[in-house]
Order: sequence, then C-alpha cells, then structure tokens
Amino acid sequence: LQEHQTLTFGNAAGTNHMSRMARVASHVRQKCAAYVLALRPWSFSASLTPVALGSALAYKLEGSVDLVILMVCAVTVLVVHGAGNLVNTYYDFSKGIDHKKSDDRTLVDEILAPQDVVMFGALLYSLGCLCATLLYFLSTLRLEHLALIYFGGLSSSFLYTGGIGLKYVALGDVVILITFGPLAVMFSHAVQVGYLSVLPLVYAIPLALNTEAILHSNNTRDMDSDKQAGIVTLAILIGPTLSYVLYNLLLFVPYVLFCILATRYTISMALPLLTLPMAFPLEKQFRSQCYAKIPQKTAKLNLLMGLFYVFGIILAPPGSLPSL
Ligand SMILES: CC(C)=CCC/C(C)=C/CC/C(C)=C/CC/C(C)=C/COP(=O)(O)OP(=O)(O)O
Ligand SMILES: Cc1cc(O)c2ccccc2c1O
Repeated sequence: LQEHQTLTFGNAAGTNHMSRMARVASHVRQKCAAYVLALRPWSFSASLTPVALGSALAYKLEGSVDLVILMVCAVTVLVVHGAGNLVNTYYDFSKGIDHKKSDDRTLVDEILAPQDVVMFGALLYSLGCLCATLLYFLSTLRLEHLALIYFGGLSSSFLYTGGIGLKYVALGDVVILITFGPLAVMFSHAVQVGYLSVLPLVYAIPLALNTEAILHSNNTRDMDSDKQAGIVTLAILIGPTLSYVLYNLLLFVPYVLFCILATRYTISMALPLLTLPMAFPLEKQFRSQCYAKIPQKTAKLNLLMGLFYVFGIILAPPGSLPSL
C-alpha cells in the first residue's frame, strides 16, 4: 500500500509540476506575443522598403551589396522604428489621446503596463545603438556621417511623440516623410557604399509619399478623437475634403512618377504600376469615409509597391537609370 501511495503521490506531484510548467510557458508565450503586438509589426514595411531601396541603389552603383551590412542595417532601422512606435504608445496613453476605441490597445486594455513599454523601448534603443556601432566596424562610412544619420533617425523616432511631441503640433507628417524616406534610404545606401550621396534622396520620393499616405489615413481616421484630445494634425488643419484630396495625391503621384521613369528611362520602372489595382479600392474606401483598417491596407500596398520598385531598379539595364 505504501508503495502504491508513493507512486500515486509521485504521479500527482509530477502532474502538478507539469501543469505549472505549462502555465508558466503559456504566460511567457502570451507576454512575448504582447510585446511583439505592441511594436505594431504591420507598419514595419514602412522601414524595410527604404532599406531595400537604398541597398538596391548601392547595388546598381557599386555592382555589389554586402548582405551582412544589409541585415544589420535592416535590424537597426527596424529597431529604431519599433522603439518610436512604443514611445508613441506610451505618450499617447499618458496624454489621454488613446482611448477605448483607439487602434493602439496595448496600454488601454492593460495588455502591458506602461513600465513594460518604457523598458522595452529603452532596450530597443540600446539594441539600435549596438547595431549602429556594429555598422561602423562593418562599413567604410565615416563615423561622423554614420552618427549624424543614425542619431537623426533616433531623435526623430523619439521626438515624434516624446519631448516636444512633433505629432501634436501638426509636424508628424513632415517627420514621417523625411525619416521613412530620404533619411532611411540614404542611411542604407551610405553604409553600403561608404559615402553620402544625394541620389538616394531623389529615389526616395515616390516611396516616401506612399508611406506618408499610411500616416495621413491614420490621422484622418483619428481626426475627431484627436480634436477632442486637443492636439493638431495636418488632417485636422485641412479638414475632411482636402484630406481626401491629399490622400489621393499621396497615393497616385508615385504612379505618375513611375510612368515618367518607365517611359523616359527603362520599362522595368513600370513594375510598381502592378500595384495600381490595390490603390483604387483604397481611394474608394477613403471616399466613403469608412476608415477601418485603411492604414494597415495602405501599409500592405506600401510593401508591394516598395518591393516592385526595388526589383525595377535591380532589373534596369546598366546605365539606363537617371544618374546611374
Ligand atoms: C535612419 C535610421 C537609423 C532610422 C530611421 C528609423 C525610422 C524610420 C524612425 C522613425 C520612427 C518614427 C517617427 C516612428 C513613429 C511611428 C508612427 C508614425 C506612429 C504612428 O503614430 P500615430 O499617428 O499616433 O498612430 P496611431 O494612432 O496608430 O497610434
Ligand atoms: C504605428 C504606425 C502607424 C502609422 O500610421 C505609420 C505611418 C507611417 C509610418 C509608420 C507608421 C507606424 O509605425
């Protein structure tokens, strides 16, 4: 009997231990998922496409790309973007801008505590600095140039909602246009080739406009709640009708630029036009003022347009692209 009891208790203790382990594992899994979701990964196309574009331009210019530099650069930009999203989550919540109906639910629904978001943001900024240091050793780019672009990106990502809070004084659109466009493309190009050039700034324009369309659709959707919270965005300043006109410009001007590039330089620049069928339903949805998931859908378009743009550049015959 004693032996039987020992076996039974032994089994029960084992089962108990197992179920505790399973509970801990499930808790860790949930917490990890919460951290990943807090980064708002749907928006990552906005920072990955400029990195790919900068490297594609470097490939056309120098004939090769360093894949290690490309990977480290992508992680650097992604991490700084993610940290910017966390700063945005923290300040929008502490200023009472995010509410029960907001898109960003991390703090409103108490999925994470504000302190978790702060710690995670600090961790990402530290990781970003580590990656930038690694880039210094991998690339031939001068330290002062690398530091200038990297800390430009880092401070923009913080100041968008932290500190002065550029987003709250209608400067968010300018920040996004510059950081996700010329700055990120130039960074990725410069670490590959080892010098600064104006060329990536020009090539960044169509992609930057499309990325700004993501933010502008976001701000148009949030117009009423942002007004109530007492902040000013470009969408609030220009009103719904002009916001619709602006969204169309941001969405379709890149296609006009691709048409010009395709007809004047090389047909491979027509590749991004393949995403036009995705743009028309977005215009229609915006017009009907049904803004649900428009930023996410515009981000999906941004990813595809960016990839086709990059392929178009890679496939262009040597010497066929402007100034290349
Ligand atoms: C060149 C280097 C090294 C880095 C550049 C890295 C980048 C792209 C940094 C930009 C980070 C940045 C400005 C992030 C802000 C992200 C953003 C637009 C958040 C959206 O804010 P809201 O308008 O509040 O949207 P929600 O309403 O969805 O919260
Ligand atoms: C969360 C979030 C939301 C956005 O609307 C963005 C727009 C452009 C670039 C990045 C964005 C972003 O990270």
